Amino acid sequence: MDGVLVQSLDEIVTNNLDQDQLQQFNRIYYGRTDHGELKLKESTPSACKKLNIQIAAYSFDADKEVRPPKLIKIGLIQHAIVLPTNKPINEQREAIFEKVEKIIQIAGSEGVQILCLQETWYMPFFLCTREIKEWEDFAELAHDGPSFHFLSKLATKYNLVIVSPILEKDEAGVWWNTAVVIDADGKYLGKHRKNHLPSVGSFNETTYYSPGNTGHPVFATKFAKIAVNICYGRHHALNWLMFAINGAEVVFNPAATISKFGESFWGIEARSAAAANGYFTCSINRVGTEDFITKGDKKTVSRNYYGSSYITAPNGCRTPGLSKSLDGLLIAQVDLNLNRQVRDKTGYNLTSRLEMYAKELNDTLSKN
Ligand SMILES: NC(=O)NCCC(=O)O
Repeated sequence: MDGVLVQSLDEIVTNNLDQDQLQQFNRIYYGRTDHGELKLKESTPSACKKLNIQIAAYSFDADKEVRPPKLIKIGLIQHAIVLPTNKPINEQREAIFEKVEKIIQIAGSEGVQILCLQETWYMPFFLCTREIKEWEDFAELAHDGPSFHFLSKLATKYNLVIVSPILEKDEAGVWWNTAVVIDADGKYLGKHRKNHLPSVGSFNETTYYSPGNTGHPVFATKFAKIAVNICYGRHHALNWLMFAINGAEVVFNPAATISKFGESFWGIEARSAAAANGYFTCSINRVGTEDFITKGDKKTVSRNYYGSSYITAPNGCRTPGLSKSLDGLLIAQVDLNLNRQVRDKTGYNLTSRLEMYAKELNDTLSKN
């Protein structure tokens, strides 16, 4: 296992501080003064317990203003794979579908309106094996693959926008790491292909696909304008910036990341992106251990993911993270008016001096 701590920092803090200390901790560390826990339906905790899923729900309020509140409910799902990675691909995918459907059902019954799943959510993150052939049945068309059809039905049933990060295989047979956006009527709204690909340590994604060619799209869904910054893209400040420039109100960061790669800054990057860009960010990481035996040299490759999914508001306030090891559903009711209120207060937009950076970037690039 990569992580030494099995409990999350939040669990440790909550279990060891008294009420007063915890309040101070939340105020100073998370900036949590004006929002709290969101009430769930009476049946939800027991439904989650039955499925061994952690559930947590919070609200981020904005100041009262002339405009009515723009309340939306966001949901994030983190989950482990279900079957061993040497089982037939169809069976692996179906087992994950079955589990995730039950969690989506709970999200739907809680009135979640925009839901995001983790990076390549319906498969083990096999990219560490460097093998391709063995796994190709996990690759699918963005608007006509098994995961699209599965989620489209659920989107319609629950009036739910779903962000579905997949392994895409386009019509020409080329692979991409893609997030598909399905609107609340179940229709395909568009896709974003991962811009920045890791080629470091055991993350060898350039073996499989090219950097994305879709730029920084923002999707006007039924409930909000959203964008997706896929995993490794969170290390790139300009990636976050472009989604803000293009008008995103909420940016999702579906990930598959391990402790060795920077658990210490998992809680910082998306949080500071929210504060710097004046939008909500939503970070989702998978959980559990995934073991692979490579077909060629029969090497064992093992990965452990630390979960810790969380949501940050544009003023930098964030929720506690979900567990490091359990499947979980994190819900936040957010008032999108907070984006504009924070931007008005900070003046970051007015003082951004983008033209200065555009010129300096152009000058630098033209010299290389
Ligand atoms: N999936 C992915 O991009 N992982 C790279 C490691 C990281 O950036 O956390």
